[in-house]
Amino acid sequence: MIIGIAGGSGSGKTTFTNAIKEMFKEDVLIIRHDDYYKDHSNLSFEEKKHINYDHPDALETNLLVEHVKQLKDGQPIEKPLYDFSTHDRKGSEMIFPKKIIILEGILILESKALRNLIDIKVYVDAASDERILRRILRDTKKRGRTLEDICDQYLKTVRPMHEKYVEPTRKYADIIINGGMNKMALELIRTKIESVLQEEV
Ligand SMILES: Nc1ncnc2c1ncn2[C@@H]1O[C@H](COP(=O)(O)OP(=O)(O)O)[C@@H](O)[C@H]1O
Ligand SMILES: O=c1ccn([C@@H]2O[C@H](COP(=O)(O)O)[C@@H](O)[C@H]2O)c(=O)[nH]1
Repeated sequence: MIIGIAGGSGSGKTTFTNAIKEMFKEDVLIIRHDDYYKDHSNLSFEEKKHINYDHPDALETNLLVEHVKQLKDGQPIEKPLYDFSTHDRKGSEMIFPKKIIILEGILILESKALRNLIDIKVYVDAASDERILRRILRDTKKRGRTLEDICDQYLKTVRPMHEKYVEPTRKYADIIINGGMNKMALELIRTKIESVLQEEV
């Protein structure tokens, strides 16, 4: 079963995904769309800072679609790895299929080809002021960004692309949840995953 978890930057997608992983541990495979950002290692850091990372073209979604198909067919994939602090691809890792696969990312419901492979589509909703405040705290601590860069990027690309490409995908969601620390939503997903895992036994 493939679960897609979308929502704006800072909405709580990773928090929600990690909570599912914590429950099911090795039974669940997480694939983050972020790992499929295109490589820009030929550019300087200053040039890379100005790329629009919130446009669908910034991601190699075709490769993700192929990888999801392979995993569904029971085949392993060579998944790219991405380093946010340098905006670069950092090698790859071998990933083996699992019965429950979670795809997570701001634009995970944007591509029709990808949507067609997803069984449960979740959109994590959160107010834009909460999202930017969380992003500031996270990106200064974990992604090596300055406050000035975060504000500049938010106004130039993150907010307009959210309005144009991310927010409209909520219409495709089966479930829209209020934030990533949503215990009731977690319970619903837990029940569904448990039933799928039991089918196998
Ligand atoms: N409901 C919440 N209340 C407080 N902090 C939260 C909440 N949800 C997420 N966070 C924090 O906000 C930051 C962004 O959340 P994250 O799950 O990484 O969002 P996303 O993956 O959607 O960008 C993280 O540091 C996380 O710990
Ligand atoms: O090199 C990069 C790649 C992406 N970003 C930003 O990341 C977010 C998506 O990640 P979330 O965990 O959902 O916040 C996206 O809004 C991009 O702007 C980046 O800054 N640099």
